[in-house]
Amino acid sequence: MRLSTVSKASGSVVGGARPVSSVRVCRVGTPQTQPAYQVTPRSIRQSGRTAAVSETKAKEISKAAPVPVPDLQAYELPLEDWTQSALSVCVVGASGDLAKKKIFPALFALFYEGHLPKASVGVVSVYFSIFGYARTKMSDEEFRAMIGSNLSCRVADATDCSRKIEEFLSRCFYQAGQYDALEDYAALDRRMTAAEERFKRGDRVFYLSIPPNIFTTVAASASTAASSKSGWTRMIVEKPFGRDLESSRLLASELYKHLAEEQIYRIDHYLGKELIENLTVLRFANLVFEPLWSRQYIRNVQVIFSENFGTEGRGGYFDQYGIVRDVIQNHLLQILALFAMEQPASLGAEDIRDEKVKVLRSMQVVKLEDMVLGQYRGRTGKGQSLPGYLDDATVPPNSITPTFAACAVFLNNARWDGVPFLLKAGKALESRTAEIRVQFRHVPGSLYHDKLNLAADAASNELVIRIQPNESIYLKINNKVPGLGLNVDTTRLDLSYDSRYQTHLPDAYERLILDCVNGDRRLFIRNDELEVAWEKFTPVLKEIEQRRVAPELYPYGSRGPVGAHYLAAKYGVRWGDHNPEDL
Ligand SMILES: NC(=O)C1=CN([C@@H]2O[C@H](COP(=O)(O)OP(=O)(O)OC[C@H]3O[C@@H](n4cnc5c(N)ncnc54)[C@H](OP(=O)(O)O)[C@@H]3O)[C@@H](O)[C@H]2O)C=CC1
Ligand SMILES: O=C1O[C@H](COP(=O)(O)O)[C@@H](O)[C@H](O)[C@H]1O
Repeated sequence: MRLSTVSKASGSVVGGARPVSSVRVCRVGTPQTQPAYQVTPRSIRQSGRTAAVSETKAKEISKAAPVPVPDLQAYELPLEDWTQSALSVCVVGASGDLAKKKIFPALFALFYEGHLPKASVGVVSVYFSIFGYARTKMSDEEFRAMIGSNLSCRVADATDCSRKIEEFLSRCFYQAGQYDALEDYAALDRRMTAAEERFKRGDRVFYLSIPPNIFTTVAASASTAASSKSGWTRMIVEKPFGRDLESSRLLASELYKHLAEEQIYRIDHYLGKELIENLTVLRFANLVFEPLWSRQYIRNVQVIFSENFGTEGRGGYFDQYGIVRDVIQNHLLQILALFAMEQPASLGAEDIRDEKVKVLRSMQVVKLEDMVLGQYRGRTGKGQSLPGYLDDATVPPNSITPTFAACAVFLNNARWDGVPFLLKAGKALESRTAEIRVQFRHVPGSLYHDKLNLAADAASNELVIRIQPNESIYLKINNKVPGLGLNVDTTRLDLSYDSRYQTHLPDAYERLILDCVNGDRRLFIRNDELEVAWEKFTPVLKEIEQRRVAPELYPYGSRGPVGAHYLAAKYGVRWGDHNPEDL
């Protein structure tokens, strides 16, 4: 068995590859019993900084109940001792859309696949617990009914499936509470402590699935009143991480009052997608790709996100952010960073994130003249009526928030100098897709130019990494058409996941929650990555707002504004996703 070293301050795995499921890395605080219950602000216990939640409030709940106070010194725990540790996952904002749609189903899938800790210690047979926390009043039973309606099993064994669902739901509990009320978190803490009581330690994950305006309130209150006293406490924070450089810095400094960086897991769920996980494998484990991965052979790179539906009820949130903040500055930029980075020294989280930061730092600040903005309008026809963005009741009338954006960005480094990276994202377009397209240079002095009967661009190789749907990787090549004579056409070397792997692909949230439990921070955003990402986009976002740049309207279900074609043409590029063969 391999044991990784663990940072004392944080519980994060240091310098090792991602722990595989059979290798658990644990930290243990040896509990020392203390007579009076004492709520010490998290900041004082962990980092010596001042807590925002007052000492008076902390004292109020100090009276609640006696609990052990930990010695936070960490040490490694052998695999067999995992039976001595309980895991509690608390989803704050449990009544919300993301929690119901993604987080609880992901937790169930992890349980179903045997990734949540499970063993017998005396009479206790299951030692993970899931807690929901939100203001909505619900009993445990109502909560179970709410999440149960969204659960399904991958393996079509109906009996096993309903048994597993029941087993999972029996470990789910709900605590109603206000987001700023320490006494409500103290009540949650008591329930968590009760679930952990037969174990030497209890580790806790808080998943903050809440609107951004209450992130810091929740981080403060939860860490003050409901941090683990005997194990680690980690918080998964959902985007948006601010709306520009200043607000992102403010958010970080507020979080640091209560949490160490190592406890903060900033989630970008695109990093948990299978094909994104595979990007570094494709590049660094195959000799055929890495030597071509530069300006010498690559003409341009396109990172494309499109959805065939509009804001549909999320307009209230969306209108304050727009597509650049919602998708481009995070999901697409993260993909770009992984795509373009140099080979990291190891697969360790810090080495990978160091390389991503270097790429982002080498990126030129995005310019307004290299950006196209659009907003979808309603469309009627073919017996249906599709609403425009402004028809969404949650969107302010006359909003000019872009629902589509495309931009060209450049990296000032030796590998990528002069290569346009085109990023494009839009809602209410003709299809739902996310992909990376790598267009290679033309074959010099092509012998077969006449036989192909195609323009040089159309005949050049293109590598497509389709993130979703129908996950696949294909390389467009020129090939002799079988038979007599010499005809050449363009075809594909095709790795379609559906036909190659008869396995269900895990949802991104599953992978990321499991990584957080395992203390693997590789797929989470480090604060300096976030800062530099905002540095590159904040000036243009401010300019758009100050100048009130009007978006170009495009019909719901179309390919987006025509301006995107002109932007690509400015750099001699054609969007690869507009080729009918590729749809
Ligand atoms: N939904 C999605 O597909 C995605 C969401 N995200 C991010 O995840 C987080 C959660 O998203 P989502 O579930 O859609 O959010 P919701 O708007 O559904 O909010 C989650 C819960 O927070 C509480 N809440 C809502 N508004 C307020 C408010 N103004 N003040 C206090 N509490 C409030 C509600 O619970 P109660 O009233 O019971 O307290 C609600 O059920 C957000 O940060 C979002 O940006 C990220 C990617 C995708
Ligand atoms: O983060 C977000 O992502 C979703 C798209 O996620 P996907 O995994 O379904 O592709 C997007 O709809 C949403 O606007 C955005 O906030």
